[in-house]
Amino acid sequence: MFPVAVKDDVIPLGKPVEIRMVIFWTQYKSANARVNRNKTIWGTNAAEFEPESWKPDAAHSQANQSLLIKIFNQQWPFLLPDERFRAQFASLISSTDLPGSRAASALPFNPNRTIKRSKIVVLRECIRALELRMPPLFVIAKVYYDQWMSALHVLPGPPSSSWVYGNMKEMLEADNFMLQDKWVEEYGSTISYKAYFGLNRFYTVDVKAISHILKNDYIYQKPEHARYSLSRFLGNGVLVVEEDKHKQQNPAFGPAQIRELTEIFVDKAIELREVWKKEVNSQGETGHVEVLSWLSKTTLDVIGQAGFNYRFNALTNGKNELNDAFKVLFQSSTRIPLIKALIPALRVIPSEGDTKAKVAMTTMKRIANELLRDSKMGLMAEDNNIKMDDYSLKRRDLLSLLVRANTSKDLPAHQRMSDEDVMAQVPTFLVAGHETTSVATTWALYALCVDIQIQEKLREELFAVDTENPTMDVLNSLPYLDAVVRETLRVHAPVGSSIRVAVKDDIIPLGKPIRDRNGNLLGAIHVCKGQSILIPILALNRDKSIWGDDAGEFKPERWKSVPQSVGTIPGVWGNMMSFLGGPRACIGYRFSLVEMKALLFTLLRAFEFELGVPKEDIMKKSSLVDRPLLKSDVAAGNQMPLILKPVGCPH
Ligand code: HEM
Repeated sequence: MFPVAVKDDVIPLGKPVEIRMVIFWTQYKSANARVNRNKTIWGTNAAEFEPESWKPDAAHSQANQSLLIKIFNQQWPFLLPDERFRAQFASLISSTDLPGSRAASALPFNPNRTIKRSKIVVLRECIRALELRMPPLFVIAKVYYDQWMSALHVLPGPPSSSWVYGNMKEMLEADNFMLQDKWVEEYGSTISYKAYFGLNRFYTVDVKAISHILKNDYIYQKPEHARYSLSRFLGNGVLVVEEDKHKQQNPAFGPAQIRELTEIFVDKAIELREVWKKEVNSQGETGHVEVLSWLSKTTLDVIGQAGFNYRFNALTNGKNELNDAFKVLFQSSTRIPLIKALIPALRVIPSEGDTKAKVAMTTMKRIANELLRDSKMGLMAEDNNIKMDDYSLKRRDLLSLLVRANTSKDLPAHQRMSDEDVMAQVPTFLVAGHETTSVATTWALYALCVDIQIQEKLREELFAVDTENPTMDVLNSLPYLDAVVRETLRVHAPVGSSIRVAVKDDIIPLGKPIRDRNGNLLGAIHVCKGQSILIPILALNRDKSIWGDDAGEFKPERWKSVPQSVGTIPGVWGNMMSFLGGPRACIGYRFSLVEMKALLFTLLRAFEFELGVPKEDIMKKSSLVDRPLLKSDVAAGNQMPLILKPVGCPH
């Protein structure tokens, strides 16, 4: 057996020729033998074992040396007097890693690069010189050099429409991720497009590649600028921490815990039903209701109570200290200028609203502290069978589960979270578990309005249940409700995409090999440290090659028998990407599935729903979560106007 390096590495050996022999021998025998023996890359003797061919090409070195001297004398004369640079320069000239060696051409697996090798070496040395003389310029130059050298540079993809925005502007303006779908149709399953300032971004709907990225969460992490924006108010919550800290925090909310919370979901759904009944009654036989904002209030109340035993009372009076603080912090974090998020050095400059945010943060911390204290006291009272007025209920909220798990005697001290980290889960649950579920339920109602037959079929199933307070098991036993929820989360996934950045060089394997711009067949993509990657959620959920030609349509019936190919999608739930997959998948998916079912169960049994505006007027806009907007009134903000008509449930 011969070892294969799965990451770039440096093998420290004494004699250079031995190194080359080792490298060649391992590559020669490796699983990638087809690439390693490709005659276009390695020459006609590719299949022969010839360590000698790894020697530097003297003619090339000579040409390179004179080119370097010329460039530095003419364009960079100020660099040569530097003692350290002279040493580097001398070592470069005598280096064995010069054009002509097999190693230089082999790394990017791109034969056409070899033509430009002299220029590349010169460029690389210019950058190295910058590192010595002008460190900030070096950082920028290095980023662009890495981009230019990266395999992504030659991947197919759309042309950039602006140097500053790349393809980002058109992506943000496009409706519902349609642009990415179009790119995949035009350029193939694995492409590269331009993000801000001409930087490449990797995009693939290749399930093998996505699975590799999601599994390797220590290599593919959330971008620093996104974590910075979120951590301003989430602190060290599970959403923003990485590596071992994340492992330490990751709580598992299993079916047993969610079963206990179902009562809260149903109670809140009934409360919303009553609010809507009043609103409709005040208008006549039918009533116009903007359902998105009401569902958002409902899910806020739910996450408050089920998440950390806190009453927001958003459905009844709307004013609440924690909610106000949270809104200020959320706004201040989403309004951080991009340039400040991208360049850490600029973060010391105060931003508009910083003072307000500081006050809000103090409020948030105080309330989180009180909630944690209450939770600890409640658990203590429960353990000692003490009945106290405030703590007479069994603690079943997510925060208390976390506190209980964290204080368990079986947990070694070094694995325990600090109080501060536990408190950070309060805003984390708010961010992650509030709007996601309300938006998903809104899209479910929309889909049921677009196809009235589906709505009627679902209502028929729900009418057959003889209680208005179903348990989790009753809700989960309703097959058509389950199919409608699945189909909603597939077609209208609230989070349409996510982003990761490689923190190390890596090789991403492809299930479907692709041809790069130079016509080479690639079975894997070499990504460099710092490379950002867009994770497609919606695109994989409605990929025609996986789901069939009707992938874009809302058809709950498809869940009776889905194609076998959907089993390849690396999602944590339902063979779809809506809750992502791998170690960084959503921890609240069971929570939101039952919450959505409780809401649809209660609301469909009470009302018939109809769109309040023509279907064509409704569009989707992404800002973390994909919310509905009216094309005719974008300025009015997110909304979903529906017409509600009360119906009588037989039970
Ligand atoms: C329909 C509802 C929901 C959807 C579609 C959804 C979707 C997602 C997605 C796509 C991610 C991964 C984000 C990324 O890495 O970029 C995520 C993470 C997360 N979700 Fe959810 N979520 C939902 C509901 C909830 C609920 C109700 C909770 C809490 C009670 C929750 C808690 C979390 C947390 C804590 C994370 C971070 C996990 C980590 O980074 O390890 N989510 N969710």
